[in-house]
Amino acid sequence: MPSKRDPILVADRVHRHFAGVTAVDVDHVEMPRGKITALIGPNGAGKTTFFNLLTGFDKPQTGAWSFEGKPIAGLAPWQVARRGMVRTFQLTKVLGRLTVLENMLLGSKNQRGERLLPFFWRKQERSDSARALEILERFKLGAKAHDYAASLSGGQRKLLEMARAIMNEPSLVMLDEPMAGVNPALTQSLLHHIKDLKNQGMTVLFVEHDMHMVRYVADWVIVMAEGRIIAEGVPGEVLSSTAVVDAYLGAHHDTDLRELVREMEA
Ligand SMILES: Nc1ncnc2c1ncn2[C@@H]1O[C@H](COP(=O)(O)OP(=O)(O)OP(=O)(O)O)[C@@H](O)[C@H]1O
Repeated sequence: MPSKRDPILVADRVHRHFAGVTAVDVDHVEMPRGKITALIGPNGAGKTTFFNLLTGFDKPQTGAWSFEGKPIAGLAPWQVARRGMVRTFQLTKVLGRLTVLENMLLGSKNQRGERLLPFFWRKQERSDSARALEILERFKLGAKAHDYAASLSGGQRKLLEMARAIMNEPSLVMLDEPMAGVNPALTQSLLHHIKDLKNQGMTVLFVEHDMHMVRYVADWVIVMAEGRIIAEGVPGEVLSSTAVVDAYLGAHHDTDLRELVREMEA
């Protein structure tokens, strides 16, 4: 796979199997800095497992990877997050019994108040709250700051998770199926926020099945099938490549890829 000029993340020989099933078998991959990269592939291709491995939520049998030039394999998820690489989940991990604002504050790296003197702690808390409210406004969730997160719609929870992910000013944001379960009314807003992350200087890596969204928002596409990376490139080329279409259709995946290719050819 091609080298990038200044990749933010580089992974080598990452292998994860579960009881004889190979989930991830990535020989080498580099994530371009400052771009929006889509990680696509049929169901069971290993995308979520790869996310879990890179962010410390799972451990591979072999593999090494570095973020911002420093090795991070073996670090716990919170250590990975503290270095500036954060992720969201396919099923959101928003806590329904906490308010929207409290959920935001959980995403703050300053959640070590007990180690600080009360005065500094309160000051810190105030500045965290101010930042959280400012981000919530941006995500149009400001009016909901004091509501329980359980009262949010599925799409609003996705927005909240994304908002929480950027509390610590990460340099890489990894989104696992940001569009899944989001009603059409919120789709545009989510797309806008993803593009906005890039405009603010962050690198974005996202897993997505909606190929229209991939084509619309991604600068670069990486394709996984059966644990391996089988193609990468700009969306227009990758999405119409025979190998990619075959990987999807061969997996009998219910995809809109064929329709998209037809549209692109028209
Ligand atoms: N904890 C686990 N135990 C056993 N097998 C697993 C586990 N996690 C993943 N797998 C298997 O690893 C393979 C890759 O799964 P993974 O969920 O990473 O794929 P995916 O590309 O994210 O799929 P989807 O698009 O459907 O979310 C699948 O065969 C899956 O059944």
